[in-house]
Amino acid sequence: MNRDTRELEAHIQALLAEPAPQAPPLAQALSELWQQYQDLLERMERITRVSDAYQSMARQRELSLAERFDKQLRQLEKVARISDRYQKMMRELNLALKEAATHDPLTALVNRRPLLDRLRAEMERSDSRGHAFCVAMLDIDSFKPINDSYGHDVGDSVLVETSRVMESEVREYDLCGRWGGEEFLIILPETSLAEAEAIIHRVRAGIAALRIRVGADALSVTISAGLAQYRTGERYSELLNRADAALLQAKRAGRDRQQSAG
Ligand SMILES: Nc1nc2c(ncn2[C@@H]2O[C@H](COP(=O)(O)OP(=O)(O)OP(=O)(O)O)[C@@H](O)[C@H]2O)c(=O)[nH]1
Repeated sequence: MNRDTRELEAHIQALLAEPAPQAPPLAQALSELWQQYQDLLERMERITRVSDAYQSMARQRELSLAERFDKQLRQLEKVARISDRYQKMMRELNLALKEAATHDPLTALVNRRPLLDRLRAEMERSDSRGHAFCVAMLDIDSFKPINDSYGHDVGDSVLVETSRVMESEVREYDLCGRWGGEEFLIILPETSLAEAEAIIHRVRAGIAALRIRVGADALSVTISAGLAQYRTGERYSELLNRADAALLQAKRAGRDRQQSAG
C-alpha cells in the first residue's frame, strides 16, 4: 500500500496507456493514490492547525506583553505625578519655613536674624570701602497703656500700622525690621548721621500723623529713636548699644523725639 506517490502515479499512467486497461489493477492503484492524498491532506491540516495555534499563542503573548508594558507605564506616570506633587510641597514648605525663620508673623517685617546678617554685611562694606552707615533703634512711646486700655488686639494693630508707615518712609535700600516687642531697628546703608537724622525725622512724623480707629476713638502714637553711625572696627553689639543708649536718652528727655549717639 505504501508505495511512493511518484512510482504510483507512473504506474497509473502506464495502466491508462494500455489499449484495454485492466479495471481491477487500475482501481487498486487509484485507491492507493487516493489514500495517499487523503493522508497528505490530513497531515497538512494538522500542520495548519498547529501553525494556527502557534500564531494565536504568539499574538496572545504580544498582547499580554503590550498590556503589561502599558500598565507599568501608567504606574510610572502615577509615581512621577506623586513625586512632582511631593517636591512642590517640599519647596512650598521650605519657603514657609524660611519665611517663618526670618520674618515677624505679626508685622511681616524681617526679624533679628536678617537684621544682624545685614548689619555685619554693611560693617564689612564700610570697613573695605569707607562708606558711612547708620542704624536707628525706634520704640513706640507709652505702648503698655494702649494694650492696657484698648486690649492686646488693638496693640497689635498699632504695631502693624506703625511698621507699615516705617517701611513706606525709608528708602528702598534701607532695611527695617522688628527688633522685639515694640522696638524696631532701621539699617541705613551709605548714609551719614545728618542724612539718617532727616530720614528718621520723616519716619517719626509719618507715624505721628497716623490715626488708628478704635470704635469711636482715633488713636495716635509717637516714637522715640536713638541713632548711631558705625565707627570703623567696632563690634556690632557696640554699635547697637550706642543706638540703644541714645534711645534711652530720648525716652528720658520726654519721649516723642530722637537722639544721636556721640
Ligand atoms: N499688643 C502687643 N503688645 C506687645 C507685643 N510685644 C510687646 N508688647 C507689649 O509692649 C509693652 C511694652 O511696654 P513697656 O516696655 O513698659 O514700654 P512702654 O509702655 O511703651 O513705655 P516706654 O517705652 O517707656 O514709652 C508691654 O506691655 C508688652 O506686653 C505684641 O506683639 N503685641
